[in-house]
Amino acid sequence: MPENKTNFSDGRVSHLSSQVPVVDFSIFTNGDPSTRQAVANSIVEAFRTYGFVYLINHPVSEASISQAFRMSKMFFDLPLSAKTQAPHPPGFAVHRGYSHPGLEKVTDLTLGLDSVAAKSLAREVPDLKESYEIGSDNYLEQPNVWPPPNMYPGFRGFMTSFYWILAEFSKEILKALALGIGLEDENYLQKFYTGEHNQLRLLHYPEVEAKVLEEKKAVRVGAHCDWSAFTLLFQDDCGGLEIESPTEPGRFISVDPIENACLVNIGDLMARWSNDFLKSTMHRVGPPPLQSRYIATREMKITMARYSIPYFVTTTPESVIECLPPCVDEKHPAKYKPITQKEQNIQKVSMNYN
Ligand SMILES: O=C(O)CCC(=O)C(=O)O
Ligand SMILES: [Fe+2]
Repeated sequence: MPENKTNFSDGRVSHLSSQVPVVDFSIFTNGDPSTRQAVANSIVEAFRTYGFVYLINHPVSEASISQAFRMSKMFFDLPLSAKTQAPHPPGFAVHRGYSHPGLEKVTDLTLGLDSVAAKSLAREVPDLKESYEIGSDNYLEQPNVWPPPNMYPGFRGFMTSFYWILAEFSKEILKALALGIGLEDENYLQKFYTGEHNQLRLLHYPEVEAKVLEEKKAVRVGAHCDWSAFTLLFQDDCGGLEIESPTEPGRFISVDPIENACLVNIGDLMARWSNDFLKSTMHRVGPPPLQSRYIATREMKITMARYSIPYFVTTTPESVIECLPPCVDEKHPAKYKPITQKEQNIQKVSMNYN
């Protein structure tokens, strides 16, 4: 963490390197009811303006974050013939296992859900990434696809425990959301949540000639909104994440990585649930802004590899997502019909795969 920071009693930390508000989550975890309410308000305010907040001093230990990045790198360092022994099943019904570069294309759904043009347009510029998706072993409709144990000992055990560490942390964030939205019962949102339906994603953006990203021949991840309730994101120090500006639609602003911090963003499910009180913001991954993240050879400039770990948090599939009472009044009538999480998921996920 940079030295140059100021702490406020509502958890906010002024931070010079990022426009996205930084909130000290330990003040929520350990605070009395009025302090917890103040921190929850700060988090929700950030979600209303930016759709994103950086949480520092959260309960996920530095050791487990480092271990997750180490193990992710070791997985992606395996030869392709090994990684494809844990393949993502064809189609979009099951979203687990290894996807090689170019297989998944994240799509800007604002182009229109059923638009064939949107689907083909989105595929003209490929995503330069490979990914590995993990869920709960108890979610039988989405069976995990683990690498053979002798190929990568310890991977399954660690990733399973990391999944559940993040699932527990997410419960605390649900409490903060409930308080910040104005629900009287801080456990209200948790009634729709077991932790079994989240998704842990390991992402690797390989080194690539800088020109490819700069001339937009390919992107690391194209502009999109997440379909989750919210997403936790851990990133290495490469940089390149950009979010749509809250004041100038269509312009993207860079979000600098903060070591060990957890970036949290609202997804489409929570935006809908909150009647758009909270914002699901478009984001993408482009070229890193810092010149130190490039390697210059005699022939070309290369963008260094990037690793990130998003964790998509969602409710149980049968949860009925109906605009939450504090988010609906005369001035803000409900914009959305009730929908189950499962129905919403099917709509969204069918856009991302061929
Ligand atoms: O790699 C990142 O930092 C962002 C990834 C992302 O937005 C996603 O997987 O939904
Ligand atoms: Fe995303």
